[in-house]
Amino acid sequence: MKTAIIGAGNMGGSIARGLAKGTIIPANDIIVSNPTQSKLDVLKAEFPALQTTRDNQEAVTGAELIILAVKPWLMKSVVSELKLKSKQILISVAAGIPFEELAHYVADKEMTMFRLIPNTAISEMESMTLISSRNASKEQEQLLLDIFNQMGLAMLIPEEKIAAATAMTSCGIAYVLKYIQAAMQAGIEMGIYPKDGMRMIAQSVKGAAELILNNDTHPSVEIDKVCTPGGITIKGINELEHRGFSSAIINAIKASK
Ligand SMILES: NC(=O)C1=CN([C@@H]2O[C@H](COP(=O)(O)OP(=O)(O)OC[C@H]3O[C@@H](n4cnc5c(N)ncnc54)[C@H](O)[C@@H]3O)[C@@H](O)[C@H]2O)C=CC1
Ligand SMILES: O=C(O)[C@@H]1CCC=N1
Repeated sequence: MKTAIIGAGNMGGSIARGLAKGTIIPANDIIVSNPTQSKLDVLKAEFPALQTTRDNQEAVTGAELIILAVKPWLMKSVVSELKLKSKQILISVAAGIPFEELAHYVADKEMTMFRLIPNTAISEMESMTLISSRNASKEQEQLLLDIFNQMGLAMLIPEEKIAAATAMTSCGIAYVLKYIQAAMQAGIEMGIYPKDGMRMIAQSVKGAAELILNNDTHPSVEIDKVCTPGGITIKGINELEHRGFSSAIINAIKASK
């Protein structure tokens, strides 16, 4: 299934890497387009079977799936310049651009479109990927779920929920990284070398996530298991609450919506 990726930046490049590592679309069916050659050269060096071009139209001609991974403010000019066929499937990664707006940029307003919001862990095949569809069949929705479930966890959600879910997951990965950074700072003050601390905290975060994902449990249940009555963890938990930790996270996610 020929797949074009327009834009080889953080997202487009990561999606290209994830797709090339996956089994659903062979690497030689993927063509990536970007105005600067250097990003394409890096991709090509990693995955020699990938095709690359600096010409967006060359990339989309004959492609069944077209993944648009340019900045939101470039979407209008990039999409409007493409000569698209009705049967092609357009997949926009741009945060904050609704289907209604995307439809203005294409000739066939009824063409099948998806909005796709991964996070940067897609390069590690560990993305949380949100998918919304417009004029798509059940088979097309399943195809997208199958492709992106290979790169982590993919979920189909209605478009009206995508902004909130983007703030929680795609922006949210940055908040989790911020926690890792802060915990490292605490460790450094207490004499733990940053590199050691980084691995310690990253594994702890991964472990917390695995507890939730593997056991379908709830954070409260898992926190309760850690907090020995009269022990040391509850002192930290109470300090977090005194300092407004939950409130800060809630406000950060709402601010990103
Ligand atoms: N960075 C992230 O974590 C996420 C980004 N997104 C969305 O992904 C899109 C891309 O964001 P990033 O990858 O972060 O930006 P980026 O700046 O890293 O990548 C954009 C790429 O598009 C290329 N480009 C510029 N003009 C072009 C043109 N006319 N034709 C083809 N390519 C062109 C640039 O050279 C660059 O390589 C945005 O719309 C953003 O909202 C969505 C979810 C997460
Ligand atoms: O910050 C942004 O606008 C992009 C979209 C979601 C994550 N990064």
